[in-house]
Parts: sequence; structure tokens; C-alpha cells
Amino acid sequence: MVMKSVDLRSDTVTRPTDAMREAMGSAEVDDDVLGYDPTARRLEEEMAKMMGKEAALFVPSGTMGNLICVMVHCEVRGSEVILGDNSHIHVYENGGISTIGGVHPKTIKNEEDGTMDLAAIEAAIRDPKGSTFYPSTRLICLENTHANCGGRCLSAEYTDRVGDIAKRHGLKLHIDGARLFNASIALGVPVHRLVKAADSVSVCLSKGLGAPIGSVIVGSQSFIEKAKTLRKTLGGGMRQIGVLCAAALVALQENLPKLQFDHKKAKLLAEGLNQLKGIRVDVAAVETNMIFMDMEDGSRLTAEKLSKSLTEYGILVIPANSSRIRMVIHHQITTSDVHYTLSCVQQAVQTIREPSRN
Ligand SMILES: Cc1ncc(COP(=O)(O)O)c(C=O)c1O
Ligand SMILES: C[C@@H](O)[C@H](N)C(=O)O
Repeated sequence: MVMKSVDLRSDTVTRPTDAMREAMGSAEVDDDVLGYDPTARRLEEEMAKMMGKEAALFVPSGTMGNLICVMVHCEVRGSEVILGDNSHIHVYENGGISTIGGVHPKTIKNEEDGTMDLAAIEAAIRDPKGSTFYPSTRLICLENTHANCGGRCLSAEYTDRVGDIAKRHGLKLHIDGARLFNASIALGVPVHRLVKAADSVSVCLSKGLGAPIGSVIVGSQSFIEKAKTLRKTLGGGMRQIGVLCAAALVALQENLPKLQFDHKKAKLLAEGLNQLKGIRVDVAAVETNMIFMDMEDGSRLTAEKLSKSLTEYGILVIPANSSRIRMVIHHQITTSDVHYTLSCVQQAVQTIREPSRN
């Protein structure tokens, strides 16, 4: 019997707030292909300033933001990018950097904390003398926070060290910062400091910030000019985008301060889940808004069975694998939703583990 609906599938599931809808309805707009949409300009200028970069560009999605950044950095045929084997760009973007961008991926193992071993990064850089046979390394990509590592944060110091490697070898550094604001709030470090070493960053407005659509990429003025042309080539040149950017401006104002509460609710949920028999959660690894709930061997639990059972209570989650469920907190999840979820998981686990008792 569904008592209420709690959508923990992702922080991409939020609905625009009334304030966002109002701003969208009254947004000042113009054709952003023929000129500049004034509201888009405002958002882009605000984001460039926050990130400490020269310029910014609104793009329809984080996937397109990453693709554009990789393609601009790797515009020479035979380019190679070093990135994590568990990175969103490598796992969830349909191989776009290769199939569309013609860029060769060189993956390195992501550590549990979302980093890549620094020595392994340096060892993966191609020797320019081998260019007869090998692709040429041109870019290193990081992801902060790291989604497939459970929303783990990369420190500014680690990012700087990767930036030093890139500079030493004449490479560029891109950060997939889909949830960069979550990292900033969790670490207590301003976003511009987290990305100081980066040549480009893609930041999602449509995740924890709760905007309905879009991402923003930032970089140098010349980089963004190339990115704008490529956005058009990829079909991302849009007209009165102020309607979308107005919602993003509201999201920055209203929801950025709320991210800290998302993290607190994630911790509360993680601690409660970890008390349940048959369930294990690495509570210390819950640094931001994501929780990985693992089913213990011999518990009779599987991610498929448990997620299906939770649906009957109105709890929506996505299995990460056969014995792991991912839960993502966002600003439209209340503390009461967290307590309801805990109670439903407890009942669902008991029903699966001890069917005879029910
Ligand atoms: C880490 C990360 N990067 C990029 C993306 C892509 O963003 P979009 O879904 O807007 O394409 C996502 C998820 O959506 C993500 O989790
Ligand atoms: C699944 C993935 O593409 C999305 N970014 C999410 O974290 O929900």
C-alpha cells in the first residue's frame, strides 16, 4: 500500500519550484544564436565569476557540456584523453567523445574515493616520440563529486597536483563538475578554489541545484568561443534560452544554500540503513548526497528484489548492481521522507529475509 512517494532515483528528478516557474514565465529573452539572450548572459556571467574563469556557456545537458569541452581541448585528430574507468564520461555518455568527438579514451582505475593514482596518470601520458604508433595525450579529466564512487569529493590539493602533471606535460585539465557545488559545500571550499587548476569545467544546474534543465561550462574566453561554435554544430544552439536560465538563476539563489541539508539527510539515512540486518552502508564514505546501500551475502536480499519491494511502498531507487542500491537525496526530500524510507526499507528487508513471518 503506497502511503507516499519518495523519489531517491537521482538528484535529476526534482520538479521546478513555483519561484522557478514564475521566473521562467517572466524571463527577459532574445535569440541567443543571432545575438545574446540577456538572461542567459546574466547566468553565464554569474557562473564565470563564481568559478573564477573568464567566460561561461549555457548548454542543454552535462553530457553535452563534457563532450564539447573534450572536443575543444582535443581538436587535433589522434588525440587521447586520460580519464577514470568509472567516470561518467566513460561509462554513461554513450562513448560520445569517441563516436562523435573522435577522441581516444585512456582509462585509469578510479580509486574508491573518486581519485586516480597520480603516478598512474603520469605513466599513462604518451611519449610524443611514439606518435607514429600512439595517439597523442592532450587532456586529463577528473570528476568532482564522483558519482559512481558514491558522491565522493576531490580535494583542491589533489586537483592542483593533477593540474601540475598536466602543465608539466603540456596537457589540459577538464573537470566534470556535475555536482561541484556539493563538493564545495561538503569540503567548505569555494568552487573557484576547487577548479583553480582546471582549463574547463562542466557544472550541472539540473542536479542538486534543482533547475529543470541545463549545465554551464566555464573556461578562457577563447575556449568558450570555440565551445559556442561547437555547441551550435552539435545542435545545442538555442533561441530564447532565458526561459531556462531564469530557473537556473533562482536555483543558484534558493537551492545552493540547501545542499548542506541534503548532505545531512543523506548521512541520517545512511546511519539508519546501516543499522538494518542484512544491509551494510559505509557511512564514512557518505560525504554528500549519495548513499550506496549494500546487501550482505547470505541475507537473501538482492538489489532487484529490494528495489521492487520498495516501489510498493512508493520509494523509488535505482540498483547500482545486483547487490547494491543507490539512493540520492535532493532538496525535495524531507527529513520525514527519510524516516519513512527507513521504516519501509526495514519492513521490505524483513519480508524478504523472513517470508514465513509475514
Ligand atoms: C557526474 C555526472 N556527469 C555528467 C552527467 C550528465 O548530465 P546530464 O544528465 O545533464 O547529461 C551526470 C548525470 O546526469 C553525472 O552524474
Ligand atoms: C545516471 C546518471 O547519468 C545521472 N547522472 C545520475 O547520476 O542520476
